[in-house]
Amino acid sequence: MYELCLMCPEDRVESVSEALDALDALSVSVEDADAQTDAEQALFGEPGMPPPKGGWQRSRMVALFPQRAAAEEAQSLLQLQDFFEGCELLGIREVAEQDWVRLTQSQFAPVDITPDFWIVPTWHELPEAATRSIRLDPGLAFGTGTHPTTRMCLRWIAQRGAEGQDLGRVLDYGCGSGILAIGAAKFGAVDIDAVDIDTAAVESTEYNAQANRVQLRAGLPDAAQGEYQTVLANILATPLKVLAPLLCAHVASGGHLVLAGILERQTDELKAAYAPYLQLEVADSEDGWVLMTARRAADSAAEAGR
Ligand SMILES: C[S@@+](CC[C@H](N)C(=O)[O-])C[C@H]1O[C@@H](n2cnc3c(N)ncnc32)[C@H](O)[C@@H]1O
Repeated sequence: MYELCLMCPEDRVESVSEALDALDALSVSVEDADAQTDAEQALFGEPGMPPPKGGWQRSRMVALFPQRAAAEEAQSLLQLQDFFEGCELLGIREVAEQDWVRLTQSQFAPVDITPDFWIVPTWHELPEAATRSIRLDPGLAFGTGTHPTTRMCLRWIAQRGAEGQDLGRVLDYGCGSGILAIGAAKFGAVDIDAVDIDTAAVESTEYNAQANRVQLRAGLPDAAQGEYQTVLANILATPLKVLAPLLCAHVASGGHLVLAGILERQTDELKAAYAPYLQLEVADSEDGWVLMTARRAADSAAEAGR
């Protein structure tokens, strides 16, 4: 395999990327050329919305080709194009043959959520300390347990479990890999709905639930019906604000709402969006992300009937 490396200004990334695709590149990756420096730019895209920008101010692009001749041809053809003005060729280099499966696997180690609750890829032995675990491999859907937002939700679930609190009926809204729904099942929940707008996530949740031998219903968002004692939603701030009335309507009397995918600087806007329905508070934080939770006041009539 051979890598053709380029540097492109932001407004050229899309055209160059499309051209590389048309020139039969096996893959094209785009990274911030200023990553790990003071000039690094964070680009956060919200699901269902166009990305905030097509690329970084200075984007480093790498296209993979099966043969050197193909990489050289792409290099020559690109230089002749009008849209290549302002771009720079960094060269072609051979990529050493590797055991890619092993390399990918080596990047996913077991993750501890609490000292005894772990997320463990299937190719790893269970750590001795893991008295409770989720077996999960990286796949198409988000949620391997390495992201702070997922970890905080799982910690919240584990803490309720450790306190002997019943999670009751659970809704995992934006389930991705199903990791939160499966986590809830591992802490005793038996009536669980896991929904997502992405059908690949729904399939992934079903697969992972089976692999972990837990029962849940996975489906598209319409499958969420009625009230739940625990509503978990790890999405992102903008969709969470849009979803405020819908998510709050699903929270039962005395039930909990747990939201993640929110940056520290977004807490006030989230509080304001949810204020007509529930009072959100910051319950946890990690790496600039916060977990926000709210509890619906218990309706005494509903409680007595339970
Ligand atoms: C950050 S991932 C979270 C996955 C997993 N729950 C976790 O905690 O790791 C967000 C998921 O929400 C889904 N999503 C985004 N917008 C949504 C919406 N409006 N309704 C339902 N799901 C949505 C995405 O498809 C994605 O799978």
